[in-house]
Amino acid sequence: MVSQQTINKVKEMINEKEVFIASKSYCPYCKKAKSTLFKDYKVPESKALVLELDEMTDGRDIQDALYEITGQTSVPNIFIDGAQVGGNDDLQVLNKSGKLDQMLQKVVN
Ligand SMILES: N[C@@H](CCC(=O)N[C@@H](CS)C(=O)NCC(=O)O)C(=O)O
Repeated sequence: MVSQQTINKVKEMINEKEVFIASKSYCPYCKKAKSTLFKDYKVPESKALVLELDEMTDGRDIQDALYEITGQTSVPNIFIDGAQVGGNDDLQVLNKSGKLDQMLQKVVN
């Protein structure tokens, strides 16, 4: 069971920058999501916090906290302006509909 302290820490990290991504370095869905945000939309790296959970000693705790916060177990777990977008599937739906462009306007300009 993940501690309330960890949940609070993860909530703070989610709100730290405009974009938050809980990722795993080997995950193809994470790679696609990062490519969409950083290559296609050119989100500045300074405006994003990306955690590669598989490379962090407390990665498991962070993933458990994200489950408590969002109900989502998988990575990527993506947030824009503190609001959960979901996984890569959800990101690509927003991308195709043009909504992602709107959501990222103030982040990239
Ligand atoms: N439909 C999801 C698929 C994500 C997914 O399957 N991610 C894998 C890693 S590649 C995962 O989270 N596996 C469980 C885990 O790593 O704990 C998406 O588009 O984001």
